[in-house]
Order: sequence, then structure tokens, then C-alpha cells
Amino acid sequence: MTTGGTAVRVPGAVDDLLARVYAIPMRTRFRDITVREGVLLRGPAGWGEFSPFREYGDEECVPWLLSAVEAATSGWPGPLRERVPVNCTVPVVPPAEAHRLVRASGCRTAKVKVADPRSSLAEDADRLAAVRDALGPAGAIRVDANAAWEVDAAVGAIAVLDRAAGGLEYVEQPCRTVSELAEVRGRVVERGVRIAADESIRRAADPLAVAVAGAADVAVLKVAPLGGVRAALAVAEACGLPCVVSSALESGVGLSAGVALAGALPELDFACGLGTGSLLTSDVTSDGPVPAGGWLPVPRASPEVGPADAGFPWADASTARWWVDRLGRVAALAEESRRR
Ligand SMILES: O=C(O)CCC(=O)C1=CC=C[C@@H](O)[C@@H]1C(=O)O
Ligand SMILES: [Mg+2]
Repeated sequence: MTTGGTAVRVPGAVDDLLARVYAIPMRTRFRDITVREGVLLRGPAGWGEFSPFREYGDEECVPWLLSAVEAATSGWPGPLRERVPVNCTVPVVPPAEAHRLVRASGCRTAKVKVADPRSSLAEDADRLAAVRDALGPAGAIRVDANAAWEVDAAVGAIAVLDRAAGGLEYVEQPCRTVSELAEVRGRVVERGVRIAADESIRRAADPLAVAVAGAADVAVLKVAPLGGVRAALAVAEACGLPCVVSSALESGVGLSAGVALAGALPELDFACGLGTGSLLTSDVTSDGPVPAGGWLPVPRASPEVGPADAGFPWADASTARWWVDRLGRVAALAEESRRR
């Protein structure tokens, strides 16, 4: 496997696709990783990204491959809007750094990571107060607990964080299960705090269960784990909830698919978590989605990827081999499920 790439056969593609592996150091730890890795696939429609996090099993990686193949072979549905609003993403950082990030982003909405094992509720509250100061009273603040709380702890923490933030737009995945989300939603509704479902959609056997159970006010859509733009649009239509498109910390290639999804949603009432390219120290393309003033233009195709030589963050040989082996296993699973 050279950094130039290797040809791989994947389902849904007529010819082999060129696979090229990247490894990009992150500016700060986020989602417990410090390097973002993935595979770019080049097909007749352009580049697609296959980058499920390392701990995911092969079955869970299949929709991520389908998303990459969609981008590389058929492209995306046409957009309904020219640009989409973006939120600033605030990792577990001290208040002063949170304030700086939000101000520098130019965004009117910020999503703040809370309930991380490295941060106390008081430290989360201080981070939110700094974000409110940076945004001003008209800004929107949402938090993401990544399913960390039990129900009573969630209700208590939401009261504290809602006060510290001067009002929360929504709380993303406060608890793990659909029934817990529904109970928390019933107990915080009088505060005017919405509940957004993320892991209960992107990692669920049935992504619609949370909507059927009335367990959330907002659906968070991530294009790759949902199997691509068209598959995610079908989830949006079936769940009947207001949607937010959020990234999976992809490179500019994968982020472009998220922006294409946000651009194609019939309704888009919330800013989207698609500014995460700023969490990476570099990119695989010079034309990736970089927000300006809190907005992103909607692409009609995936961006061109940098050359195979130095200057772009291509992975070393052992990392590349790990990813190409994984890609081959997942492609075989995808082919099996296609034939079933
Ligand atoms: O939505 C955003 O503002 C950025 C993306 C984001 O928050 C996440 C990306 C990937 C995994 C998680 O860490 C987190 C999420 O849960 O939404
Ligand atoms: Mg989330």
C-alpha cells in the first residue's frame, strides 16, 4: 500500500475504487481521540470517505462504506439551499479557551461537550457561562452529554446547566436508552429545554424508535453511520422531527457529504455541527468546507483531494494496511447483505 493508494473492489461500484488512507492529528482531544484516520475512495463521481471510529465492529461499519460509495459513484441529490448555518463545537476546554473559540467562529450557535469524565458539573457550568458571554443573549447554546447520565442525574444536571447557560436550546443524548430519553424529556419540558437524539439514531438497530416513542424533540443526523445522503434523507422524512446534521469529525471529504445532506433537507431550522474541520490540524483537500461567519456553502460534488506526495496527511504503511484490510472485510459484508 503506497500513499498513492491501492485499488479496492467495493459493492455498488462497477470498477475498483482507488483507496487512499489519511491520518490527521487533532488540535485537541475530542471524543477520546487525538488523531483522526480514514480511507478516501475515488470513483467516477468523485471522492467518498470511509472513516468509522476504530472501535466499531465490521457490521457497524457497513453504512459508513455505503455512504462513501454513494459519494464516489453516484454523487448526492441536488441542494434546496445555497448555504447552511453552522454551530461552533466546544470541546472540554477551560472557560477562557471556550470563549475564544466561540468568538473566533463567528457562529450564533455553540454546542458544548459536557458530562465528560475529565470535567465536573461545576466546570461544565463555568464553560457554559463563558460561552454565553461570548455569544451574547441572542445566541443559542446546546450541550452534548453522549449518554453519560442516569435519568435523575440528567434532570439535575440540566437544571444547573440551563441556568449557567442562560437557557439551553437543547440537550443532546443525555441518557443511553430511548425510554430514559422519554422520561428526561417529560421532566424538563417545563424548563423549555428540548431533547435531541443522536446515538439513539445513528447507533440504533431502528433509527426511528426514538421518534415513535416521543423521546426527542430534535433528530441529530450523521450522514456516514446512516448510510449516505439519500438514506439519511429517508430517516429524516420517516421520523418527522426537526433535524440537525452533525459531523463524525471527518476530513473535508466526509464533511462535504454532511453539508450536502444539510443542503438537501426539506426543512433546516437549526445550525449544523459541520464546522469540525477546525478541530483537525490539517486536511486531505484544499477545498474542504470551511465556515465563514457561521455559514457553509453547499457543495454540488465532493472536493478534489491533494496529491499523493508529501504536504498532505497520508497515513504510514501500517496504518494504511490496517484500514485497507478493514475496508476489504466491510466490503465483503456489504456485498453479502446486498445479495440477501
Ligand atoms: O455536532 C457537532 O457540533 C460536532 C460533532 C460532534 O459533536 C460529535 C461528533 C462525533 C462524535 C461525538 O463526539 C459528537 C457527537 O456525539 O455528536
Ligand atoms: Mg452527539
